[in-house]
Amino acid sequence: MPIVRKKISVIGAGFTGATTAFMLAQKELGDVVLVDIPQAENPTKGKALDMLEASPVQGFDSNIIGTSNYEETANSDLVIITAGIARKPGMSRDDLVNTNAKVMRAVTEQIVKHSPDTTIMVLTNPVDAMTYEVYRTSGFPKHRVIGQSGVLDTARFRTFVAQELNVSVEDVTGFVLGGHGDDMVPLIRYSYAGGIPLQNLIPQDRLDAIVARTRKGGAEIVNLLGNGSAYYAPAASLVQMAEAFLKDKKRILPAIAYLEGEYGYNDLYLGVPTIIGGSGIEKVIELELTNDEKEALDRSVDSVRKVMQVLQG
Ligand SMILES: NC(=O)C1=CN([C@@H]2O[C@H](COP(=O)(O)OP(=O)(O)OC[C@H]3O[C@@H](n4cnc5c(N)ncnc54)[C@H](O)[C@@H]3O)[C@@H](O)[C@H]2O)C=CC1
Ligand SMILES: O=C([O-])CC(=O)C(=O)O
Repeated sequence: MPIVRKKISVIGAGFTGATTAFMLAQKELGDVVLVDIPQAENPTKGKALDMLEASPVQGFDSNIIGTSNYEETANSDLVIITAGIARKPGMSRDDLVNTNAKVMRAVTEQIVKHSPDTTIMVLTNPVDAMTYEVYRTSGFPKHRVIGQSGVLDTARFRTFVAQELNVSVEDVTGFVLGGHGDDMVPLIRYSYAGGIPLQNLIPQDRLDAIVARTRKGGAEIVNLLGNGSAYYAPAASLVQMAEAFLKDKKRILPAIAYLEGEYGYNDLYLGVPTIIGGSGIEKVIELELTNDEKEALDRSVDSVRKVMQVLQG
């Protein structure tokens, strides 16, 4: 059988979309189609061409094109949605809900029309509610619509822990449950450095400070950038999830998954530990939680449901 390259479409060619496209190509995960609105067609083509012209130097053979025409995305193996608006200092992610829900509906209709068998990963905020919106609009089975939050939130947590201990980030594992907001639930009990529980290595007050900084990790970058939100770490997080799917790696990664009874919640997209492989979300891993942890998760779920009510009401 001839080897066929994977085709990955990235919708939204802004900061996160363009960075994701470049990282996907650098890792040769497939050929990339970068899509934005017709008014941004030339800059989108320009970004794609600029990335392609880096390929001889960087040594990758992925093709990258820019377009506003969804016909170019036909039969994508994976579609990543980063389209919409980002927050500015003083805004919460939830302030984006109405504008971005309209964008989700518009782009999802086009994606489904041209790639009815694809899998969709969603980055656009507020991401738990936006992933639900894409699921509802697409009519796809739940395992083929996945949201990104936990890889990024965990990456921030791992960065801060590694700085605190002055050890390699590679040796630190973390665990963040819940919605992608200030109520997210970093689970210290399931977090380690070199296999050693963090509670044995870091005093509780320092751990509390790391958890607090992780919860506000997005806002910390928003306030520093001044005119947008984070994009390098979010793109890297999407690419890790994309790789797990495209290579059927069956990685255990936190992801926003559709829940039907898991953790006691129904009809909800929420950040939970999952197995991501060639079918998309292949399993939601359920953990025993302490009463305090479950209460924290309930609070996070309340916040996600409030945003969803804005859309449904
Ligand atoms: N879930 C997460 O962990 C993260 C989520 N985000 C979210 O990702 C989204 C994108 O962020 P950035 O790339 O920084 O924003 P950006 O403003 O740089 O790029 C967004 C792009 O979407 C395009 N767009 C708008 N409507 C469109 C449509 N109907 N079809 C195609 N393209 C359309 C815009 O023209 C723009 O180029 C934001 O909502 C942001 O909050 C960002 C970082 C992390
Ligand atoms: O904070 C934002 O608006 C973007 C985002 O979700 C993050 O960086 O975690």
